[in-house]
Amino acid sequence: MHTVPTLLVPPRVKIVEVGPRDGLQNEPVSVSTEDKIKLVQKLAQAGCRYIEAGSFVSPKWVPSMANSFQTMTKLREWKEKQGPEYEPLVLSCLVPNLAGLHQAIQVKAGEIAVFGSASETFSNKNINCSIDESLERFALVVAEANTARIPVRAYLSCVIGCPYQGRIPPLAVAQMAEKLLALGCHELSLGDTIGVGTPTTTIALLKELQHVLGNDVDKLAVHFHDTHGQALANILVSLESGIATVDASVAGLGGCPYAPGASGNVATEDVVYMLNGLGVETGIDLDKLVEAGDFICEVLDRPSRSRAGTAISAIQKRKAP
Ligand SMILES: CC(C)(COP(=O)([O-])OP(=O)([O-])OC[C@H]1O[C@@H](n2cnc3c(N)ncnc32)[C@H](O)[C@@H]1OP(=O)([O-])[O-])[C@@H](O)C(=O)NCCC(=O)NCCSC(=O)C[C@@](C)(O)CC(=O)[O-]
Repeated sequence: MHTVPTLLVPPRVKIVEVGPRDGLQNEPVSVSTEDKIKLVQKLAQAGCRYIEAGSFVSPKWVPSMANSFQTMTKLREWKEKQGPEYEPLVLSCLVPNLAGLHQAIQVKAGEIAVFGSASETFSNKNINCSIDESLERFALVVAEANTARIPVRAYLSCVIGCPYQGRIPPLAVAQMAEKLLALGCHELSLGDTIGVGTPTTTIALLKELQHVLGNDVDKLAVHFHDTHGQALANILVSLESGIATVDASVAGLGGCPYAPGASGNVATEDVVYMLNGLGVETGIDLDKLVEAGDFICEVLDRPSRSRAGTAISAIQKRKAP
């Protein structure tokens, strides 16, 4: 018999809650500004301190994000009225170009995220330009965001597989990651956009990234979709490889409109449940997080995709007077 291994994971993990953006961008039901605001407030009350709350993309491309300007404006006004407990709350939004950045500056976004791809075809389908053109656009966005003192996160999609091109070699991903970080992004989130990764392919990717990025590997975050039920396993091996930032979406909402077959992101409730079990600090109150998940599922009129969320919600309902 093998020796039972001791899991070596970071003592604290930063959770980036992407439900209000990645979660809602692909929903057939359009969610009102008021309900998006309520969702973000509930997530913040549960202790989430990094929340992606909108997307300044073309409303013709992603109609469900068309109310991001109002949502972000009202949320900033709400945040300013809260006490010091909410000062660390970062409300971020997705930005593909300078037109998006200018909206982010107007709403005083706490952070923006540019989003590129390791797959040429996905880049064209998602943002209508080649990888090289996207890097030229992002360079302008990052430079102007730096002048406006807005921190920039970067996403890199299709890091394991692409819905159009199939398997993406780890070296191609690492080279693109290097280019995105060289622009001045403080964090780089690795997107398994269609959820095809397994622990083996995840470890192979992270090894290549460690080799190419050196110390910059500390800037990496992981963003797994749970299409094949591998997201938690992939997160666990990522934590063991030293990753300490994990993206997740409340109730497992999500999917990219330009990635056919992609299902929801890993559910935040499931990630927090696992991290609690590992003794890893997240600052998130799981019971309150489950309430936020129940709220948005009621709005969308569909069940939660979170296993932990569904189980905890049932216990909460049994205990309710
Ligand atoms: C990038 C573009 C705009 C290029 O789209 P385009 O058609 O090439 O852009 P354009 O510059 O020719 O402009 C076309 C129209 O869009 C407008 N426009 C132009 N820019 C903006 C803007 N920022 N905000 C609002 N409007 C904008 C512009 O004003 C114009 O309006 P018109 O004159 O026709 O009325 C388009 O392709 C787009 O919006 N794509 C976004 C698609 C998207 O949001 N996909 C989902 C993101 S999720 C993801 O990528 C994966 C991730 C991050 O979750 C991680 C993972 O899981 O892998």
